[in-house]
Amino acid sequence: MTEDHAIEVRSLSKTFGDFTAVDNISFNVNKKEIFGFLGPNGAGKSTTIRMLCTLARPSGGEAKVNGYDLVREADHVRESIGLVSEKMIMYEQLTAAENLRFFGNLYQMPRPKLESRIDELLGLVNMSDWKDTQIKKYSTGMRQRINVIRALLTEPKIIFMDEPTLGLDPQTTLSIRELIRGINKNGTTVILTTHAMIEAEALSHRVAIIDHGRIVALDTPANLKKLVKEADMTVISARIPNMTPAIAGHIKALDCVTAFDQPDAYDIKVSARGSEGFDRIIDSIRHDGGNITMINTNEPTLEDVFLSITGKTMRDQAEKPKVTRHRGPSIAPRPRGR
Ligand SMILES: Nc1ncnc2c1ncn2[C@@H]1O[C@H](COP(=O)(O)OP(=O)(O)OP(=O)(O)O)[C@@H](O)[C@H]1O
Repeated sequence: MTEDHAIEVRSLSKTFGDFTAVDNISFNVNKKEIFGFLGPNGAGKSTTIRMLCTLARPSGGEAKVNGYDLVREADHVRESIGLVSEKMIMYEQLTAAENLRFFGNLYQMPRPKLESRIDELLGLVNMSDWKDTQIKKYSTGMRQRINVIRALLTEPKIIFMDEPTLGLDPQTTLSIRELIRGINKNGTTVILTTHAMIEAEALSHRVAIIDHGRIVALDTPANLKKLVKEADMTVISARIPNMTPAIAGHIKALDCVTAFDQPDAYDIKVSARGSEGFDRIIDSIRHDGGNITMINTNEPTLEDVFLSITGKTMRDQAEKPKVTRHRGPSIAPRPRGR
């Protein structure tokens, strides 16, 4: 394990019966970075986090967390990390301070240290005035702030956050993201799972895109987006008020088109390869009698990166059978066949 790495993962896998949830992944997390795991529902993000937090035993491979072997030194791993789980574990009848004391005692924190840490952390999230108020009187955002600081009680060097803003309103989401940035600025390594592209991009220094249990790309958000550009890909959005299945079908059939998404009845988003891609798509739409009321070429987003690599949108993965397809060489190593 090198000095710069907070985490080293080698060929880590997790199977449930015949099903492989995490498939032979390897990566490093640098000290003091925010490392994002981005992928659709069921991609294997939570299972990976659960293994790295010692909550699930790997089926294969190995990992070091804070220099400790995940399996042989599981107790040391546990002592050196914090976990913000999607599910908040908090006692409604207890106050914030009582909840935090309860968890601090589980870690056998000395009382004076615990009390000063509780005050410090409540101050960090601007909730000192709520210290002695029962959790049941808190808003969801306030609860999540307590949930986050609970994981910071023991001053862990690494904090894992599984979908930390899931289900929160936009304003609370922003405040939790700000909190995560602050925690990281104080020197804590943050590992974050999310299926929100914007969140991965806004927070992470590097992002691992995970699909079907495999890491299909890993780099800074800027470099990931460059992949799309360097592959001579253009991402085109268009609005066609008289959209028909034939128009869509003919665009998909163009050999320059590598991915096609139709988020609603009139709007399409197409990834095309080569300098003529844009013109050929317009020609195809016009040939089929389509009226184009808006057309843009977009700066690629992480969604486009996912689309370009897997040929699917994250939404397709999560909600419905594949409606897009991928042809031609991809911009990054293709995931191996399942
Ligand atoms: N205990 C388990 N037994 C069987 N299958 C499981 C178990 N835990 C997870 N899985 C399966 O493993 C796959 C990966 O799940 P995981 O929760 O890691 O995905 P995820 O990327 O975190 O997505 P989500 O955001 O939906 O939780 C899913 O298909 C899930 O159904």
